Order: sequence, then structure tokens, then C-alpha cells
Amino acid sequence: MDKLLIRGGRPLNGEVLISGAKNAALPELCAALLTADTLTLRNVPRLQDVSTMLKLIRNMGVTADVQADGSVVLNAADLTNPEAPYELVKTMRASVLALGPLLARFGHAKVSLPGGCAIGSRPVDQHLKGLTAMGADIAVEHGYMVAKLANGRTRLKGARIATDMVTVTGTENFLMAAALAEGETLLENAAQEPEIPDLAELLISMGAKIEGHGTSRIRIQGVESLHGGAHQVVADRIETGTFLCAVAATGGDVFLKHGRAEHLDAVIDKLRDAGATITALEDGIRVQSQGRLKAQSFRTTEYPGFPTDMQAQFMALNCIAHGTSKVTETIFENRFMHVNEMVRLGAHIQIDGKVAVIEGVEKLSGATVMATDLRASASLVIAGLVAEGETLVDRIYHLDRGYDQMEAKLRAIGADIERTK
Ligand SMILES: CC(=O)N[C@H]1[C@@H](OP(=O)(O)OP(=O)(O)OC[C@H]2O[C@@H](n3ccc(=O)[nH]c3=O)[C@H](O)[C@@H]2O)O[C@H](CO)[C@@H](O)[C@@H]1O
Ligand SMILES: C=C(OP(=O)(O)O)C(=O)O
Repeated sequence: MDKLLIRGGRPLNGEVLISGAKNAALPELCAALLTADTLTLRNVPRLQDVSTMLKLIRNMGVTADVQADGSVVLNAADLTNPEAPYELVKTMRASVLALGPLLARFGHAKVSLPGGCAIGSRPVDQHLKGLTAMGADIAVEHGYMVAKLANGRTRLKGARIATDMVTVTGTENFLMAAALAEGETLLENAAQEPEIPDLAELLISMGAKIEGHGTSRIRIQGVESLHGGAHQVVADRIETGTFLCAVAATGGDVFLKHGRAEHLDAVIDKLRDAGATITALEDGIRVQSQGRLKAQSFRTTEYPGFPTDMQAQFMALNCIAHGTSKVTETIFENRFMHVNEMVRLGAHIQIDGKVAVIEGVEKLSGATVMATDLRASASLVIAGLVAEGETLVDRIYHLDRGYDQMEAKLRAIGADIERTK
């Protein structure tokens, strides 16, 4: 199993090219299921979840050609097997994004239930509730969601869907399903994460009629069919935020090319309050940092609030900052698994339910630590970059799920980091 060996204590300087967003590329690959025409996605990140999604849709009968420049050319004209098997779904929750498009285009689908994962139980009840309101009949059998159109219908029908909580992939499933449904769908309480308008723009370029994306109320007029198109995947705001935190923690001066500051307001505000200098430039973000920063308290919430996907990485920074901070995780019930590993590196952290209290220490000391989920892995890499001596981060298959060549990018800006077996 691959591990990362980090010798900490070096500042980071130079330029990093930010990749396309994992959480935009995954639904956008599923959007190819909505049409028999060719769809080209540019700027698709090279990471494990994208490989898994390609495997999943190829298994359905979709052709997907990955080009040298990072584009993927997709065609679902000959899709014969609208099914997402457990073996693939279990490694990637985003597989649930196949359900809406398959149901909308073929009228039936069989998608494995994703099950729980390290960060929480993550049910899909809201996806089922919304698609049922659109005229789907969904039974859960032998661990699968077996979906068809109810009452001899030939298409899904538009509906008003108000989810009990804001759900990102739920909103994406409804957007894709509603694009091909009969009549109007109104999504209330819709997610506003930048990946949602990015998906909506792709669907619009394929002929969908969507208004209000980027707000909590999205209106979709269904059309009979969608055509192909080409789309550039938006820059990954979580990869950008991860590098911002890494440089803020180690010190240095780095330009994050293609990073979008306007997608990271909550994180950037906290980094500025901590003492880092962040400058939004024309095609990226410059981060400069020196000396020990000031610890910052924050609460994770839906966009535009502080993202849960940045909680662990910012906590790494708080571990070595001046002062005591309080981090509250409100989205997932079990997203503090990095804490015990950070404590092994010398951090002072106490957890009480949804709240972690971090008392900043002057230095961390390298040790062997275990990655438990994607962003926890990234936070341990940041902690390793500032720790004295060697840190070995084990189980980095979690990191590979969602970061495009993270260690190569870090090495290029001066980190002493290598992959070992
Ligand atoms: C592939 C992708 O884009 N993943 C992101 C997406 O995950 P994902 O879309 O799975 O997360 P959701 O926004 O759906 O989850 C938000 C909360 O709602 C709950 N919930 C959700 C749906 C449902 O049917 N029932 C239910 O109870 C979840 O358990 C969680 O507590 O948004 C999360 C929150 O920003 C991010 O951490 C993930 O990186
Ligand atoms: C939790 C994440 O991803 P996923 O929803 O794919 O598990 C993440 O990107 O941090």
C-alpha cells in the first residue's frame, strides 16, 4: 500500500497549477448519460474517483476516450446496461449521480446503495424522495435502488422538490433528471456550491432550460432530448484551499494558477484573519505567509459558508498557530478522524461532540500516521510539511481518490515528499 514520506520544515515557493474539480467532473461525467450525442469535458482531473466513474459508465456501454490534454470524449449512444454495481459504487459515493440521468433517459435504472462511509452515514433518502415526486417508482432490493417510471409513464414529470436539508449530489441528481422531464421542476433549498452552477451551465450548453442555478431556488423546464457539447470543468476550490492552507502553515510565497478566489471567500477570510496575505489575481491566487499565524475558530456550513471539505486542512494550520480555536463540524457526524492522528504528531486537540478545541503548539514532531478519509489525508500531509523530522502518511489511497498528483505539485514548490510502498 502506498505511503507518503515527508521531511517537514521547508517553506513552499513557486507556482501550482490547480486541476479541474473532482466534485464537478463526477456529475458532469454522469451528464453524458443524458444524451446519445458526443460530450467533451475539458480539464478533467486525473484522480482515482474519475477513473472509477469512467469504469462505471464504460461498464454501462458508454465510450469514454481520455485525451493527452486532460479532455474526456464521451458517448452514451449505445448504453445497454443502465446499472451501477456494488463493487464500483462502494469505493465512490458519487456513483449515486448515475441514478437521475439513467432514469430520465431510459426510464429505468439499477444503482447500488452507497452504504455508509468514514465521515458519516450519508443516507440518500432525499434523492429517493425527490425522484419519487418526479414520477419514479424506486424499490430497495438486495442492496440496490431499483428504479422505474410509475404508472406506465414514458418520462419523468416535473415537480416541486423541497429537500429536508441542503444536499449537493441530491441537487445535481434532480437537475439532471429534471432536464429531461415533462414540464417544470422547482428545486427549493437547492445547494449553491460552485459545482452546481458549473453542472447547470454544462446542461444548458446541451439544450437544457435552467434558471436560478447558484441560488437556493432553481427552475428547470424539461426538454424532450439533449444534444452533445463541450465544457471546461471549473477549477477545484478544495484543492486550491488545501494548497492555501499548506503554504499558510509552512510559510512561503506561491501562485495557485487557475484557483478561483471568489469560490473560497469563507476560507480566505479566515486565512487573512490568521495573518496570511492572499491576493486574488487575474488567473489565480497568490498566497504569502511568514512566521506563526493566529488560530481561527470556524463552523462548517453549506456554501457560501466554510466548507466541510476544508475543515481538516484548516485544523492542521490551527494546530501550530498562536492561541486556542474552536472548530465546529455541522455537516457530517464523524468528520474528526484526523484528530487522533494529529495528536500523534504532538497537536493538542479535544473533541466534544461536533466541536474540536485546538490549543496551538509551537511545533509538531514527525511520526507515522494513518489517513482515514480524503480530506483527513490532506490535513495529515499539511501537518507533516510543518512537523520536525519525518512523517509517514499511510493509506494514501484515500488521498489519491481526490487529488491530482498532490505530491508532485508539492515537490515542485519545495516540499521534501516522496511516495513509498
Ligand atoms: C461528490 C461530491 O460532490 N461530494 C460532496 C458532496 O457530498 P454529498 O452530496 O454526498 O453531501 P450532501 O450535501 O448530500 O450531504 C449534506 C448532509 O445531508 C445529509 N443527507 C444528504 C442526502 C440525503 O439524501 N440525506 C441526507 O441525510 C448528509 O448525510 C449530510 O449530513 O457535498 C458534501 C457537502 O458539501 C461534500 O463534503 C462532498 O465532498
Ligand atoms: C467527502 C468528499 O467526497 P465524496 O463525497 O466523494 O466522498 C470530499 O470531496 O471531501
